[in-house]
Amino acid sequence: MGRRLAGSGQHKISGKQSMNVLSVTAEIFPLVKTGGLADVAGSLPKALKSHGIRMRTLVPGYRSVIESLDDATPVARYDSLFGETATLLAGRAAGLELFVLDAPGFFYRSGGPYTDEHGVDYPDNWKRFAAFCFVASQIAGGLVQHWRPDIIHAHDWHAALSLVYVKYKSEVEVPRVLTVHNMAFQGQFPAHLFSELGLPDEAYSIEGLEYYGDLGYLKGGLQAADAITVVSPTYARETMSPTFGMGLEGVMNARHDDVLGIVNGIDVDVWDPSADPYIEHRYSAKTPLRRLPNRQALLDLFGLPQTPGPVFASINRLTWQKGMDLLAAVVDEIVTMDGRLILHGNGDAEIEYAFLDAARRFPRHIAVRLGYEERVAHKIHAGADAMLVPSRFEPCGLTQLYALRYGCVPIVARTGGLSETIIDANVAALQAQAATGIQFSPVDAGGLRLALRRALKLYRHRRIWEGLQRQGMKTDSSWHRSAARYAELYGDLTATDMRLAG
Ligand SMILES: Nc1ncnc2c1ncn2[C@@H]1O[C@H](COP(=O)(O)OP(=O)(O)O[C@H]2O[C@H](CO)[C@@H](O)[C@H](O)[C@H]2O)[C@@H](O)[C@H]1O
Repeated sequence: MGRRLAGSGQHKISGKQSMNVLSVTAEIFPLVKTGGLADVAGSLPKALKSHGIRMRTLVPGYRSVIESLDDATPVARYDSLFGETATLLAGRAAGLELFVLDAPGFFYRSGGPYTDEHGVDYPDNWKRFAAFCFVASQIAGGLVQHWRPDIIHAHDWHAALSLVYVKYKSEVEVPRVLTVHNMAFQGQFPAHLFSELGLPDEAYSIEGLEYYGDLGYLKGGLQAADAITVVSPTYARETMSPTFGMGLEGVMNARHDDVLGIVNGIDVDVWDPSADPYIEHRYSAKTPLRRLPNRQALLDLFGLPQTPGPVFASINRLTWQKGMDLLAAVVDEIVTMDGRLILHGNGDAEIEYAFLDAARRFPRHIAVRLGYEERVAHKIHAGADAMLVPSRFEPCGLTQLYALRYGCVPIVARTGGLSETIIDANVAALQAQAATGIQFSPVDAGGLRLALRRALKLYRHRRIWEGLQRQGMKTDSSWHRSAARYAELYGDLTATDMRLAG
């Protein structure tokens, strides 16, 4: 993997000291977030600054984004962008440099970014994100005066079509990068919509958007990208297999040489237990005892008794991917060991019901808060003893990285990025004082049950458990290394481009 892109170490393009990158994403923290994509899109620009990279991000003009803009200058207007009036704004919000596509007909809606208030996909998602991607390709082509990107970097299927527009419609050569955060979401739509996209016929082919007789936005992006990054090396490999490739393993294999696994970093300023505004008792790796009052506060917040057994937590989308049905199936194990489970998240109705039912049956052991609040997530990381991440597949995973930093020991399925970011507490790793958590496999209810029992044993050996916490808190999960890899990739691509041009 990644042979053609293997780093030259050169981060500069054609003698220039800095580089402009246009990031294209449907979510960005703290303005709009349904999951980890937002966290990555929101933290990478800051991390790239020290590499001389100025990243500006194009996001859809959802209400929350428009309302957060500190200043907004119109830079282009569309009388009819796929049938809607639209204005491209340039502005700043929460320290981010943004382009915002203000198209109220597409983005000013009462539901979420992709679904209505009942969780049903908007029927015109194909058009909303095609319009968004078309504008991205125009920015890449020089639409905005005084700011032209050297690279266009698209995230996931919502932004993938921008690379297709650049490839087939733009007169300007701009290197194209696609990051895959989750292969399960592909943006698949009926083929008859192709004629509405304004792309040349050749774009509807096996090398383009055609996907099992439909349109595949992610598939098109994978084909149009000069480089594909996947959010961990393990998941990058996994996507080349039928189990994890979800129908795109053939394309991933064909693009093998251009695929690079780069593990996500986290924003260590937002996730910092020594300066976290959401927690009452701040602490660090040097003052772990100060963490204890947060545990008490958390149990009070969730109405659970202050008994000595382990406090497990899970902050998650309640879905099959995240293995949350497995956790629901083993809650009795936690009750039997006199542990407690704190659950925060939402998702599939059946899984929500299973946890609500468990909380009703075991009110002294299980507490559930449906939904998602950033403030609550921080309190849980600071107070729980262990964080459960039983994902069936996990491209990278951020929750376990936040948990490490907060001294909340991660218990994770051995898959994708989880397997490479957590060091299992086996005998050798414990002896070497390298262990940071528990991994389990097979990823099923039996495997999870055994992991809970292992956790209880370790938890009872206070010195061992505190060692895991300490080692986790010392782990560097910042963007430091991974931002350098993106910078190197951009450098390689622009250098390649210059060679071709010359
Ligand atoms: N119910 C909920 N609603 C809203 N937010 C919630 C939530 N439950 C948890 N969150 C928050 O969303 C983030 C979860 O990020 P993850 O990376 O762990 O998974 P996600 O599947 O969203 O992301 C995908 O993209 C990221 C980024 O590349 C990859 O790390 C990951 O493996 C991949 O599946 C955390 O900030 C968490 O606090």
